[in-house]
Amino acid sequence: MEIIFHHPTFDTQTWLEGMQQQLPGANVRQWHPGDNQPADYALVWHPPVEMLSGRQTLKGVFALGAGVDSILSKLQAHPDMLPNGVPLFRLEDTGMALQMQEYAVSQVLHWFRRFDDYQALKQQAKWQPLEDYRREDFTIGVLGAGVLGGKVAESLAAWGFPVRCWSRSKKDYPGITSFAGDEQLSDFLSGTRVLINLLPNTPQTVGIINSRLLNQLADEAFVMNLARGVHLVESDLLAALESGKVKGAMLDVFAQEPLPSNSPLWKHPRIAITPHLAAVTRPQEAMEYIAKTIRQIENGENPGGQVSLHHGY
Ligand SMILES: NC(=O)C1=CN([C@@H]2O[C@H](COP(=O)(O)OP(=O)(O)OC[C@H]3O[C@@H](n4cnc5c(N)ncnc54)[C@H](OP(=O)(O)O)[C@@H]3O)[C@@H](O)[C@H]2O)C=CC1
Ligand SMILES: O=C(O)C(=O)CO
Repeated sequence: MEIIFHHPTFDTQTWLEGMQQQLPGANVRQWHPGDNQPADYALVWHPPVEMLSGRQTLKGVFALGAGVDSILSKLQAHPDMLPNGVPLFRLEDTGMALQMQEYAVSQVLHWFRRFDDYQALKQQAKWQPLEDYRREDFTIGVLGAGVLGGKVAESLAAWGFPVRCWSRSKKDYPGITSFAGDEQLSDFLSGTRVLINLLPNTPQTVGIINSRLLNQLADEAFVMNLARGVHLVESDLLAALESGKVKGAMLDVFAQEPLPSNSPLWKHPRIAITPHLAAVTRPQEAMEYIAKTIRQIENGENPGGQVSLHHGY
């Protein structure tokens, strides 16, 4: 079995050796321009078009992350990049759900215990106990209830918050109210105090967090964007912070990354920023997952994690 690998930033040696250990019979190599030797599987992130195009013998392409928007947008520009019928897989969880849970729970508790207000009071050397927030006024709404959104919702429900989620199809997660489809988006938003975004980037979800959506949230809402920068209309968020409709935001992802140094988001006192690291690919878990999927394909089984090119995620 021949496996080719390309990632612009990951440590290639770790992956070549790690995959070799996972699949001892395989020959795993780094792909270089001009290499058109046979390959059964490709492990990629931001792949050059020529790495994949024309490879009719591929049995699977693995995106080395959860989101496949960058691959799919390249595919739109170069439809022959993924030969017809070759399945595209992505990482499902592989250690990312726990990271997302850590990120979301810590920030929700930060807002719930009003640490943002106490930080502002500290700047003024003010000793001033504030009224507690009540859990019943702190409904959390998770946009996107898939592998990561579902786990984030579960972890927040375990802290006793009212939690709801929104997805394309209805969910049956214990203790979480599920809303599905565009027709239920307004009901989902109404009363949501903390909005957490874990949607994929698709034509239907670009710009979804805009003024119209923000105005439907509860007053003094909080917004956490953990998915993709293009989901959020940054100027609409700034306007909602200005008007007081939104009290605070935590952003991990941005329309332009790295976030330009002159972006007004950097200086805003009620916006917290992290540099796209809410959940990163954990090599060991990812390699185990990919190897398991390859074994399933080789055994003629139908593995999970296949991207729907039709739905775009
Ligand atoms: N900041 C970071 O470090 C990271 C960010 N991410 C981002 O998180 C995203 C989510 O990952 P993951 O949970 O694995 O993805 P999934 O595909 O498992 O979940 C996506 C969810 O979004 C829902 N959804 C998709 N389109 C729509 C729509 N038009 N209307 C309503 N709901 C919709 C899906 O609904 P249904 O269940 O019905 O299909 C599903 O519940 C990734 O695409 C990526 O962009 C991922 C990893 C790290
Ligand atoms: O896996 C993804 O989609 C990511 O955004 C990783 O940072």
